[in-house]
Amino acid sequence: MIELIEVEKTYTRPDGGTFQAVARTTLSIEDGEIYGIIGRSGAGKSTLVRLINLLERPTAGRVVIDGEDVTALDAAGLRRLRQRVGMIFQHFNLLSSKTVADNVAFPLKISGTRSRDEIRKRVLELLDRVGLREQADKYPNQLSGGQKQRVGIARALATDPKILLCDEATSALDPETTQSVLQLLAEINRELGLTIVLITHEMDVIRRICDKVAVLDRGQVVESGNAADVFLHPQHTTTRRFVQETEHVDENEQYADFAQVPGRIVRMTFRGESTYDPVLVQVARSTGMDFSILSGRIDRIKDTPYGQMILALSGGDQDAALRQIAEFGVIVEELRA
Ligand SMILES: Nc1ncnc2c1ncn2[C@@H]1O[C@H](COP(=O)(O)OP(=O)(O)OP(=O)(O)O)[C@@H](O)[C@H]1O
Repeated sequence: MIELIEVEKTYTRPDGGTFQAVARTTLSIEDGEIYGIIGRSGAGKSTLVRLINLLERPTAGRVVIDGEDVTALDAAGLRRLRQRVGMIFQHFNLLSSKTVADNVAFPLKISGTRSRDEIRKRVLELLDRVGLREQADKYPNQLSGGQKQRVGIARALATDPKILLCDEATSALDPETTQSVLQLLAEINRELGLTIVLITHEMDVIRRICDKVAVLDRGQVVESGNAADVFLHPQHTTTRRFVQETEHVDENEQYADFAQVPGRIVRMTFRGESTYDPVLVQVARSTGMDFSILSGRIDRIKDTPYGQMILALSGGDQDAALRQIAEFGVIVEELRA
């Protein structure tokens, strides 16, 4: 659905200096996916996502949307593109002098293809979808942050886009409201088959709803792939830091604590339905191995349950135990032999 082919973006500053915000990047996003791009402030996330709808023109490379090269579109072509690619923003960008219904109607009015009655009907449908029909005649400043973002979502969906871009869409919201907006995005993705690209600086947002993720660091994609793979087995230091933050773990502190524990230390990652199987206890019983749990977590990455724990092993036939555990599809990593 979206292909960025060797895109680059270099800004020219007023003093004539240049700054490369996005280094040569190739990304492919499939139809119907929720694709997250995570990075720190200044990593180039906004620039990268704005290259998709050509709010920023790439300095090099090509952007292909649904099979069409859109890189060199003229103004009319860009208007058509933006009807196929909706966008929502961190600070909602609503028109404060217009009602909720008029904000949602705005893209329909400028596209000029529907009658007043058709627009009214469509607006009410959209407000129903985001749970705001009762608020149709209110003004944005009478709404909460979460409601404002729902208006933003309804407005972005007005022209029936195939793609929804979300630029830090939950960053201005409290955790509970974030949750409900993410649920709404997941529902829209499921029910309308919309492809969603979201950028965030929070791994938790990725963990809740993304199928795939790309980690951006100083304009470069340093790691990308299936969200569960990247989250459970982060390779790059930047990714590892994001994961540790969301799990509230400091790897250095944790390793310092392990120094006080005797024996072999391993990390086990259970994924999918095996998460709920009593694998560990069964194997420990049959091999005479003892273990103590130093840390552990059972949770979900989107729809995949997982468990990850760090264990200290003692006694019994540990090699046989670890072999048997691995045969159940559990990934075993030795942290200290
Ligand atoms: N129009 C511009 N001219 C010059 N430099 C720019 C321009 N827009 C962005 N930059 C610079 O490009 C870099 C990447 O910016 P971008 O907004 O894409 O990052 P980001 O990851 O979205 O960060 P944030 O979350 O803080 O917005 C930053 O260093 C920024 O200062």
